[in-house]
Amino acid sequence: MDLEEGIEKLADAASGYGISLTRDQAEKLVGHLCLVEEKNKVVNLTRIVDDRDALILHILDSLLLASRLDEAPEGAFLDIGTGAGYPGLPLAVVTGRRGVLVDSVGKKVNAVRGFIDELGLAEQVEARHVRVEELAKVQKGAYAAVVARAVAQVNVLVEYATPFLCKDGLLVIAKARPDEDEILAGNKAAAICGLRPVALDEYELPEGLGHREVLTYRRVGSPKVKLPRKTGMASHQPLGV
Ligand SMILES: C[S@@+](CC[C@H](N)C(=O)[O-])C[C@H]1O[C@@H](n2cnc3c(N)ncnc32)[C@H](O)[C@@H]1O
Repeated sequence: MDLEEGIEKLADAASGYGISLTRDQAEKLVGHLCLVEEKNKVVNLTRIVDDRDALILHILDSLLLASRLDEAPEGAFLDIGTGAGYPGLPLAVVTGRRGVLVDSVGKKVNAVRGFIDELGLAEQVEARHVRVEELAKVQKGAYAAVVARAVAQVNVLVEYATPFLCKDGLLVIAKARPDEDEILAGNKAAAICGLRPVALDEYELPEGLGHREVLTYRRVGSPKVKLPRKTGMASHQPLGV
């Protein structure tokens, strides 16, 4: 992708969603995507290979979580299942928050570490190779927010995120079009975990690239079950169903 062309197109698309980017931010965001596209030739990171689609489906899509992340208390955020760095890396760039990006696949984490170094973000962003259920045992209440995109059903993400969240911390999830049952199960899991749903924002991506829903939950109390449960329990015996 041509960097200058990408920066112009991204700034244009983002402004349609009330998101204004500085030159430095846009350069980092498009620079990240260029690195992802290059690395994708040797390590399978993404199926989206068209430049224009990737600007929207990776960068803009990630930025749709930024305004809710801004509402979290002061402090770092955690990106669960970051893949090639989405949405965590763009969110760190635009919010200025410290971000910890985790994934259970080592080659993806190694790639993301390379991107962080190349973009000069090593003091602000960290990538860790770990299953989220394992990390939860040692980082209780350590984050002001947890974000995730395309990782699991809402109820599973609610359970994954809860141990990490400080009081009033936010879970912000991007979903394509969750059905009523998924939302219902997510809200039931939230009630069990001490989280309260606070917002559901709906967006249409440009050029018919899809519908997005951003779900936000706030940690308001204590879980009624001991968390984290054993690794694998959240997805095999999910709460709220
Ligand atoms: C479909 S990909 C989405 C990647 C990225 N969030 C995005 O939107 O482009 C889901 C990612 O979550 C990771 N993942 C799934 N379960 C996980 C877990 N329990 N702990 C850490 N990472 C996990 C997978 O390895 C994979 O990279």
